[in-house]
Amino acid sequence: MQNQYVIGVDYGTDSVRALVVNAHTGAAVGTHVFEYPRWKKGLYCAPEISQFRQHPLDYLEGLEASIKGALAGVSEEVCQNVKGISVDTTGSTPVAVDENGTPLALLPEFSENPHGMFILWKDHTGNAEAEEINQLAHHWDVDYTKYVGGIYSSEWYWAKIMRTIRVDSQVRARAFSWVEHCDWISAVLTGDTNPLTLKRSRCAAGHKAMWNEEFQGLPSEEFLVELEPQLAGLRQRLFKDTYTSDEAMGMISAEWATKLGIPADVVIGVGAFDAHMGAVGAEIDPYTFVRVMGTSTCDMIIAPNEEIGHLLIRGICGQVDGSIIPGMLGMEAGQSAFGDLYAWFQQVIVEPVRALLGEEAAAELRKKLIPYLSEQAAKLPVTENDVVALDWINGRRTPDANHTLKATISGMNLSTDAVKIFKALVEATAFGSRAIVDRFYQEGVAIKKVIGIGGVAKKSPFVMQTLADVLNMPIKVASSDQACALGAAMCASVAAGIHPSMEAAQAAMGSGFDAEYHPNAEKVAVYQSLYQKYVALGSFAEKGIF
Ligand SMILES: Nc1ncnc2c1ncn2[C@@H]1O[C@H](COP(=O)(O)OP(=O)(O)O)[C@@H](O)[C@H]1O
Ligand SMILES: O=C(CO)[C@@H](O)[C@@H](O)COP(=O)(O)O
Repeated sequence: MQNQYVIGVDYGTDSVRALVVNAHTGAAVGTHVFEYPRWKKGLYCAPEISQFRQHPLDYLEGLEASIKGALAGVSEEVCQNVKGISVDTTGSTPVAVDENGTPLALLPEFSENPHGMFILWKDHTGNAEAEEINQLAHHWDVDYTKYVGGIYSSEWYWAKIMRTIRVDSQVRARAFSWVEHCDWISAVLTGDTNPLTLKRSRCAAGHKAMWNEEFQGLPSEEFLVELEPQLAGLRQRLFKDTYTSDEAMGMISAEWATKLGIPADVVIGVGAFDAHMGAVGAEIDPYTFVRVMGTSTCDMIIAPNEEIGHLLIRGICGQVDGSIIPGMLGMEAGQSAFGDLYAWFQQVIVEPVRALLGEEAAAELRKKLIPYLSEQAAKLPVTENDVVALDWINGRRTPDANHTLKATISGMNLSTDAVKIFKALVEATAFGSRAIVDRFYQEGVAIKKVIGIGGVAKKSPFVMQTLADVLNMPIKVASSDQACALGAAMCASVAAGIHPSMEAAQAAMGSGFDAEYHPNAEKVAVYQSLYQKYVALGSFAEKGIF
């Protein structure tokens, strides 16, 4: 049975990719990437207030185009032997839906209303609501934040729901339920989006919606109503049970099977977040720290429940039984901006060029700028007097979520140029990573090895070397360019019954590693002291000086 195939669909921040994989060897036989057209134009977003919305049509068009594109170059035999599809998405990226599970922005009256669209993970319009959740949870009988690091974040489900129903009474009146992106797309493929019965992801629910078996599900109705009276009644239209990604959500609908040209008995797996499926794709095993390094970072660790389950790890993005590998405690941390900090600096430089010299010059500069700055920055010595920056350009996700914090660049003089600033920004992202690693250690979670995946891990030896030097740890990079999609394909193979467990799927389908960065002893020592400056600068900034 060597001719069974599975498809992993990975929805990132800017684009969705589909990967067709041989379920026995892990060989990728087809792939296609689709960029969200409305998002690319900046529609429905307002970065100045941290509002980032995505239209469901971007996702639906992307679902069809990415899978069809990935199947376009493969034989009919491959198409006829597709057995399963699993989907990962960013998160927490929820949307208000009607009784049928249709996102409100797909209804004519809400088609241009950002509040009826998906609220992207990096939308921080719910900062005040997150703070209210924290205040109440910390004084309630049971602290519902205890399994999400003790601090609820504005990137998550409840803060986004509260904010939306407060600012838009029409959406509030029409919203029957709220569904995460990974749950909705998986349900769409089955043709049954009923919000009362669709299988909700354990990963999304546990890390972002304060779902836990100990609470018999979501936070209680009393808690939610105390938080916001307009939440009354919503809880019973959400969910009680959750499912891990080795399980099937259902069978593909006849409509989607025909549209994609694949068999009618393809199994659709339960969805999860990109980073979590990415960790599966990167062959995560206990105490390996998998970093998904792109626009943001998501840092994933698993450990046996019996070894770590008794700890309550402070300041991370949650500890959830089975969120990555069933039977293991999945832990998540991360940085809200990683590559986004470099992208911001690129934009600072490119935008005046575009305004003064036109699109063509700007496009050329955009292509060459980060590689050039990286090459030059790698040649600079590292000294204790270097510029030091904070990486909190989109707030701080971990340790201790606080999305009101801002970035800073300090210690400049007249010799400070773009290369030196870029070097400081890269170091700031590495220092932010070090703070996360330190927190895991402080909380009693060991890290035995580090694996990088994602765009930055693949594209930037400079960033990866800096990270190895700052962490003083070797870092391996997974071979697959699409580890998240590969992880989704592994999940699909288990949901479809081809492999008995995630571990078996990883062993059969893993892509291995193609680069390893080792710490440079000389730089390690200087970075120890620059890191102390980063910590001092951070505590200064946290006092609200900036
Ligand atoms: N050569 C490079 N060096 C460092 N960062 C880069 C480079 N090229 C792109 N990036 C960063 O990669 C990020 C995108 O990462 P990617 O993994 O492709 O996307 P996503 O996070 O949306 O899945 C951007 O923030 C960009 O700044
Ligand atoms: O926060 C999570 C998962 O919990 C991610 O979906 C989010 O950081 C998006 O990641 P990328 O866009 O892939 O960098």
